[in-house]
Amino acid sequence: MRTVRAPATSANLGSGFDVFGVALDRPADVIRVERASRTTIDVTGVGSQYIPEDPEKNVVGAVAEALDAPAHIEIDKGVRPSSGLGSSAASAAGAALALNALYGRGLSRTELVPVAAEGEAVVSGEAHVDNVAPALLGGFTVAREDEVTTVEADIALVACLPEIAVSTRDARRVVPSHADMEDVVHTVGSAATLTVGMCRSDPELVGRGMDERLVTPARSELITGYGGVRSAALDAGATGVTVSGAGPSVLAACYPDDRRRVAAAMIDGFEDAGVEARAYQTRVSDGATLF
Ligand SMILES: Nc1ncnc2c1ncn2[C@@H]1O[C@H](COP(=O)(O)OP(=O)(O)O)[C@@H](O)[C@H]1O
Ligand SMILES: N[C@@H](CCOP(=O)(O)O)C(=O)O
Repeated sequence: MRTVRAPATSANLGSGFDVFGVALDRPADVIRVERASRTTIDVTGVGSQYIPEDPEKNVVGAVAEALDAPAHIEIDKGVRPSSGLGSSAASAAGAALALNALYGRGLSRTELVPVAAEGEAVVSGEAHVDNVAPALLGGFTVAREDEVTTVEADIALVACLPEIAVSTRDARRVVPSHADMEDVVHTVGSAATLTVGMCRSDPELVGRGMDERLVTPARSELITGYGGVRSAALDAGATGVTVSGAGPSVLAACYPDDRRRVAAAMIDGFEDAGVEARAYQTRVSDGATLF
């Protein structure tokens, strides 16, 4: 038997749509795998009632198939599905690392990124790697078509998860297919600023670099209360606020000493819009841990 703790992740960070991602130190899924003649899956934990146990429909089934590693797979969900916190990616990355060890496949974490992305294709229709890369490699990751670059960074974050669900598949439908050059230039500037901020572990630059006008405006309309939550977080000291992944979680960057205040302000902001929410006081962190 092998066990992996696989962290939540936040993709996009505003200016890096489908490119940027960070591993978070909480919440996380715990994946246990045991050799078997065919793959079976048990799911418990947060939101498990919404997650299929059929290997054809659960992301870990596709990962077991890709590694030719049939197993009994127990998933204890800490990352709520449809949260914008890489829930499906946590399971896919955790299963890839655990099954690789169980069957002695010898793949590196970098080589496991496309394997875990096979799982992502089951739920979103596309094998995007911007969540599985940080879940496996940790830190801040920059994913391009054929390479992933990682940077260790120490940035305090708050991820505020409201009691509403937005599926990644639905949120991809509202992404505009065209953009004005002025907005593209603005986004490139933000993405570069954010990257420098991560390299320097500078919360001011990371926060400013989250600003983006291409995808976030359309996506934020799917999140009841987004505008109020964003303003409340900024008033409480956040250096930048954006939609986490495809939403509905909202991500704020801040100084460590402001994290509690920012978290409380974001919960209150959602409450003002009649939405219950919980906030994770977190930070950019390591990738999955194999026990
Ligand atoms: N192991 C898994 N963990 C979480 N969700 C899963 C898993 N396997 C399949 N799913 C499905 O994936 C969808 C959630 O994925 P996604 O929308 O990408 O959420 P998130 O935004 O949190 O990553 C749900 O429909 C869920 O049923
Ligand atoms: N780049 C993807 C990221 C989806 O992240 P998730 O945590 O919401 O699954 C997108 O923005 O669609």
